[in-house]
Amino acid sequence: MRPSKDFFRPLAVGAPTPPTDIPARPSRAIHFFDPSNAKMAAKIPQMVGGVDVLLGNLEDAVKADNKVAAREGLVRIGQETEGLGGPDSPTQLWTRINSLDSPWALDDLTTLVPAIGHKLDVVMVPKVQGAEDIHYVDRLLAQLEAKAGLDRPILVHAILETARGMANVEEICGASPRMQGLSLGPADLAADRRMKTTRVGGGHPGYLVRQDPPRNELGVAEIEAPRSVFQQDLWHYTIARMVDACAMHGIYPYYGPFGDIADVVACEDQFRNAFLLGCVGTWSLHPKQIAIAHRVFSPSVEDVAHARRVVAAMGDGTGAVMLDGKMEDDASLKQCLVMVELAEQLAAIDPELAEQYAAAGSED
Ligand SMILES: CC(C)(COP(=O)(O)OP(=O)(O)OC[C@H]1O[C@@H](n2cnc3c(N)ncnc32)[C@H](O)[C@@H]1OP(=O)(O)O)[C@@H](O)C(=O)NCCC(=O)NCCSC(=O)C[C@H](O)C(=O)O
Ligand SMILES: [Mg+2]
Repeated sequence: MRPSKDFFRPLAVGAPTPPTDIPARPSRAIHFFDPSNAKMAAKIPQMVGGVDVLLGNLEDAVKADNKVAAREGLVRIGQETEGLGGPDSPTQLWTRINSLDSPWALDDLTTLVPAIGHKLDVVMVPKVQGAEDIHYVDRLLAQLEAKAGLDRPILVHAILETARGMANVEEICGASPRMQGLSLGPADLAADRRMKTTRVGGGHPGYLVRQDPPRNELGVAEIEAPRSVFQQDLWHYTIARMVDACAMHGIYPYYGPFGDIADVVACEDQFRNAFLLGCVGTWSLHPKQIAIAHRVFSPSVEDVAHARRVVAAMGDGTGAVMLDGKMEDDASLKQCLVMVELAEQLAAIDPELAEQYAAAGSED
């Protein structure tokens, strides 16, 4: 549907003009921390430059008694941490506010925007049900930005964690030019859908497909015989829907939390599934998940080298060529350009990757 002529106009007099395109800033890991937790807060300054996004979490996982301390802690961190947040920082500053029906959400926004709005890149809104939730936040942000004299609009990110939110995913993505992206909230979504998993993200051994039974000489199925089982991804449908809705609106899809902090192997698998399906990043709940996310959401040196070879071989980008026994054409060139463009964006902020990708190019 064509947006109205007012879609890109500020929603309050004096508010900055909303963006027509959402910039592709690297956000492989959105690292959650509780600003009311002194130990975590103390680690934040040294994490700047080492993670794509630092997110001060005010919602679930922050105790009700600590909500005000978390909000004030985030203001302090935003004001005092050198190099954190803003358009030129290597580490963006995001927050997850409390849900819109909670007693805290309004104060979250009215406190944060005047105090650290110039550093705040993205506001993550939990439990978004439909476009109406985004419209509310959109107008309020515009009013607060105007009052604070901000010259850059704060972007909005929605978490999909209700069945209604999922059913409305396309309208949520298109509800405002501020919409930056979507994340999956697998724990809340599982509860809302009455799914029977108690895990925070990841797979489930009961969600499987079993190999057909062998048949005996009479052609009778031996259902008790040992058979392979293949565990399936509980989140495949949801992530794929999110990816399509985001791609359609030019915004970015993310996986969400992986709660089994100790199982770094399964965490990497879940992140990689999301990367392969089109997500650009994920959440990190513990410092050890940052390196996993950065690794998984950066294309491999081999993939970048291959993509560059296809781009070079395709010349003007039309027709078909053979490379290593495989057909490449206009469509596979587009796939390769996705890889090359992502590598360039990441190389611009990560000198180590820049070196690896440069070496990958020079071997050919
Ligand atoms: C998961 C944790 C509770 C684990 O904490 P802890 O037991 O303290 O871990 P460690 O002892 O291994 O920690 C080692 C040191 O690292 C610091 N630490 C831990 N986590 C972080 C962090 N996220 N950022 C910065 N620093 C961190 C510890 O303080 C230790 O420090 P020191 O003692 O000085 O060495 C904890 O990691 C945690 O609370 N993580 C964040 C959890 C969170 O944000 N949850 C909300 C997002 S998921 C969600 O909401 C569900 C979703 O919405 C859905 O619906 O699906
Ligand atoms: Mg949640």
